[in-house]
Amino acid sequence: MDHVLLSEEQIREKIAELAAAVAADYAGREVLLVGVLKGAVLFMSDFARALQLPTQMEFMAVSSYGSSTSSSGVVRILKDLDRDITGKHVLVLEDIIDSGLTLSWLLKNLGGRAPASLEVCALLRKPDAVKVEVPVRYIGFDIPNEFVVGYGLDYAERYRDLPYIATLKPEVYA
Ligand SMILES: O=P(O)(O)OC[C@H]1O[C@H](OP(=O)(O)OP(=O)(O)O)[C@H](O)[C@@H]1O
Ligand SMILES: Nc1nc2[nH]cnc2c(=O)[nH]1
Repeated sequence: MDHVLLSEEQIREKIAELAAAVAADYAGREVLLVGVLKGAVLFMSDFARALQLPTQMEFMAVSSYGSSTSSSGVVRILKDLDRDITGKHVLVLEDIIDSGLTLSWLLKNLGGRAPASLEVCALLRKPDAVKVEVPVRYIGFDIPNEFVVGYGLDYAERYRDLPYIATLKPEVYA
C-alpha cells in the first residue's frame, strides 16, 4: 500500500450525495441497480442502503482480457443478469472507469435489451486513462492515473475488503 487516497468518511459522504441526486432524478420510478462484479459489490451495498427509493438489484460479472492491472477491451460475460430488463430503469453501478472499455462494451450490451432508461453511476473515474468516452451521469471522484485498491477494488484478488481506497506502490504490480 502506498497512501490512502479516499478515506472511509469521504466515500460515505460521496455516496450520500450520489444517492440524493439519483433519488431526486428518479422520483416516482423504480430503479433496477445493476452492479458489476466483483469490484462494485461494496459500492452497491452502501449505495443501495443510502438510496431512498424502491430499488431492485441485479449483478453481472464480466471479465476483460488483459493483465491484472489493465484491460484490453475484449469482454466476456462470466455471469449474466438473472432476468429481462425490458422496460426497466437501469442504473449501472461501477466501481471504476479506467480506460472505459469495460463500461463501453457493457452499455452497448445492456442497451440492446430495450431498458426504459440506462444510466451509469461510477464511484471513481481516471480522466487521464480514458480511451473511450462513455456517457456517465453520476461520478463520485475523478482520481489520478494510478492503480488503486480497496473498497471492492483488488490487486490479484487482495485488498477488496479495505474500507478505504488507497494507491498501490508501482513496484508491487509493475
Ligand atoms: O475502464 P476499464 O479499463 O475497462 O476498467 C474498469 C474495470 O476494471 C475493473 O474490473 P476487473 O476486470 O478488474 O474485475 P473485478 O471487478 O472483478 O475486479 C473495474 O471493476 C471495472 O469493471
Ligand atoms: N484494482 C483496480 N482495478 C482496476 N481496474 C481498472 N483500473 C483499476 C484500478 O486502478 N485498480
